[in-house]
Amino acid sequence: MDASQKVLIGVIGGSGLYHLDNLTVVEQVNPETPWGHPSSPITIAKLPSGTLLAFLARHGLGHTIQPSAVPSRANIAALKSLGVRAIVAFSAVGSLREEIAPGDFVLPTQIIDRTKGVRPSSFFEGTTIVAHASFGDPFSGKLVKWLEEMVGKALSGKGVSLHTDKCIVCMEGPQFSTRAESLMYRAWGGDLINMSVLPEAKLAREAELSYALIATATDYDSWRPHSDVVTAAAVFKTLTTNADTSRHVTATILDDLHAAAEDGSILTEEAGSMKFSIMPRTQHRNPEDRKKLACILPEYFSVEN
Ligand SMILES: CSC[C@H]1O[C@H](OP(=O)(O)O)[C@H](O)[C@@H]1O
Ligand SMILES: Nc1ncnc2[nH]cnc12
Repeated sequence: MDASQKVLIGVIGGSGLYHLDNLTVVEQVNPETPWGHPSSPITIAKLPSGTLLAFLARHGLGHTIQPSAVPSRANIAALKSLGVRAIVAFSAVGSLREEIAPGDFVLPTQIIDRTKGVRPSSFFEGTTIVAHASFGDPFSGKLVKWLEEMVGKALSGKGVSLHTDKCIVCMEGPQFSTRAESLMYRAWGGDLINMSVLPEAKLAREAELSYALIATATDYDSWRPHSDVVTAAAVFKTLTTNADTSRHVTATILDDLHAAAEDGSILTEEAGSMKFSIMPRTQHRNPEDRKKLACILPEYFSVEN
């Protein structure tokens, strides 16, 4: 790989999306981070224009990793170690709203956490350094706005609707929700449900990376009184079409996204956001912990700082 070329954009593929189209593979890397190896080797590839990107399959290339066991810390740390600054993550989701039909694409702006505390969800966990990242707006506002326009354009004429400004519930799984839970999430204001956006989005924030989710609806979950509850078979029916549409979207937007990341127009919010999140008394304590955290936040934890 030409060292002058930067890999600024990372794409995380979810269920059904294990590769992208129209790419020339440059190399596959499997970096060991202080949090282990990523879910799968990361493909560094070139778009036809020569723009580089990094692609990672969240559940592994053979979909062997359960949602609760996805090594999200290693995934985010590995992408950051490659120079990635903005992540576009794809996810197959259930719809909690009639107007969001299977096959539709959605850009959520809020998350309700219904994971059960079994997923390591902070890079600071297990260290002596205490930090509290802001997460009130869990996705990168500028990146989401940018995607709203560009994904909207990419989908026009494709017969696929794009919904924006929605709230996604992240549940533990692997079983789907009960009808009662599904109704409760609607009453809470949830519009979508998946098992994967957390802790991924939290970790991207701690690593000061821009992060947005392109949610692809596969089913109506289990809230509709006169319909069958969601089954894996129902999800699989829509996964392939959604993955094809996702590949069309990435092929259409990634060059422009790289350019927007390079000129800084979508990256201004997260860079520097952890500076005042680290409790000052803990920051200088333990050299081993500092070394570990330097892998995601070199600005604050490298030896010179
Ligand atoms: C295959 S249905 C449940 C599974 O699908 C979603 O995965 P991903 O977000 O990686 O596309 C959902 O979050 C569950 O993990
Ligand atoms: N109904 C659902 N619940 C949780 N995760 C999902 N992924 C796709 N459909 C889902």
